[in-house]
Amino acid sequence: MLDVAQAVEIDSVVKRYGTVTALHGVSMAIAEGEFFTLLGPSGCGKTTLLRCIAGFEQVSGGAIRLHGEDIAPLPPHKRMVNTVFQNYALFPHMTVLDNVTFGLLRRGWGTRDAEARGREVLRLVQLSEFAQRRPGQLSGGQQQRVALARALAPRPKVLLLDEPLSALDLKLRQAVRSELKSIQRETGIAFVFVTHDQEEALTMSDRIAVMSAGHVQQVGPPREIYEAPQTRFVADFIGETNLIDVTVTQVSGAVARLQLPGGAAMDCPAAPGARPGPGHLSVRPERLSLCAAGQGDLAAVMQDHVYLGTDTQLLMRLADGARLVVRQQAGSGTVPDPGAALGLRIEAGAARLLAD
Ligand SMILES: Nc1ncnc2c1ncn2[C@@H]1O[C@H](COP(=O)(O)OP(=O)(O)OP(=O)(O)O)[C@@H](O)[C@H]1O
Repeated sequence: MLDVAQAVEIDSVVKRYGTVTALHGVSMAIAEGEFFTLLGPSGCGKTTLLRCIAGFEQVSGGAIRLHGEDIAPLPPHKRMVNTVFQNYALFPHMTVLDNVTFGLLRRGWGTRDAEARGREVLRLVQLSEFAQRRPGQLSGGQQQRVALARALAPRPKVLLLDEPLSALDLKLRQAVRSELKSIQRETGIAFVFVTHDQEEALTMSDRIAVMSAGHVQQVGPPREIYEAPQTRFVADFIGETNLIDVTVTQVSGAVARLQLPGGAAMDCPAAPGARPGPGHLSVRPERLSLCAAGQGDLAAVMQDHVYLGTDTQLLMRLADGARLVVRQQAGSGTVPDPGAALGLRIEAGAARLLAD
C-alpha cells in the first residue's frame, strides 16, 4: 500500500558498478519533514545511495519512490529533489544572488519571481546583506549557506546533502550544524544528510541509518542507535564501547540470560536475532563503575589511565586477557594504581546482547 506520509522510500535497492556491488538490497523510508542521516565509513555506499535518489545514477535493482511515485523514469531535474555538494560548486564570477537565481531561471522562472525567491531564501540563511558579493568574498561557512540557499530556492520536496560541512573547520562546523538544523525545521522539508562523522549524525538527526559495506545495519533515532545498538559494527562505530565475550544460555523475546567472563550470570536486553551460544555484550565505558575486588559483575586488573579533562579513561584487563575501558567522571573517585585487582559493576540496563 502507498504511504503518502513517506517522502522517500528506498525499496530493496541494488547498485552495481561493473563487478563492484555498492548497494546490496538497501531498504528504508524517510518521513515527510524528517532530518535523516546516512552514516557509515568511507566506501559503505552513502554517496551512491544519494546519487541514486538524485538520479545521477540508475539503480540496478529495486525501486525508489518519492511521495509514492516511482522515480526511475524521471531525469534528475524532474525529481523535485536537490543536492548540496561537499565543495559547494558555486559560480565564482557571479554574485551570491545570481548564484541562487541561476537554477530558477534555467527552470523557466521569470526574472522578477526568481529574484524575489532568491532574496527570500537568502533571508532564510541570513545572507541578505551579501547578495551582491561574489563567493570568493565570503567565508567558508557563508559559501556553504549560499549553496544551501541555492538548493532550497526551487522548493524541492527533499533536500540531499553530501557531507556539506566537511570543508569547514571544527568550530565553524559546530555553528553551521545548528543553523542547518533550524533551517530544516523552518522549511519543513525532508533532509537526507550524508556523513561519516558520528557526532554530526547524533546531534542533528531525527533518525540515522548506519551503513556498512553496502548494507543497512540499523535505522533508528540517535538515542536508540547509541543506547541499543543491534550489531557489533553499530556498537563499535557509534561512540566507544566494550565488547565482552559471553555465553548466552537462553533468549526469550527481547531478554537474554547469559554468563559473563568469570562465571556471574545476568539477564539483559537482547538485540533481535541474538541466539544462545557464544555472543557479544556491548557496555559503554561510562556505564561501568569500580568496586572492591570480589564484588560486582566482573573481576578486572587496572592497567593504565588516560586523563581527558572532563573524565579519565581507565584501561583494565579481565582474567581472560580481554581489555575493557571504564570512564570515570572528573571528581568521582580516585584512579587505582596499576596492577590493582578490582571489581566492575555494570549499571542496571546498560548492557546489551548484540545480534552478532
Ligand atoms: N563510478 C564508480 N565505479 C566503480 N565503483 C564505484 C563507483 N562509485 C563508487 N564505487 C564504489 O562503490 C562503493 C561505495 O562508494 P560510495 O562513494 O557510495 O561510498 P561512500 O560511503 O559515499 O564513501 P565516502 O564517504 O568515501 O564518500 C565503493 O566501494 C566505491 O569504490
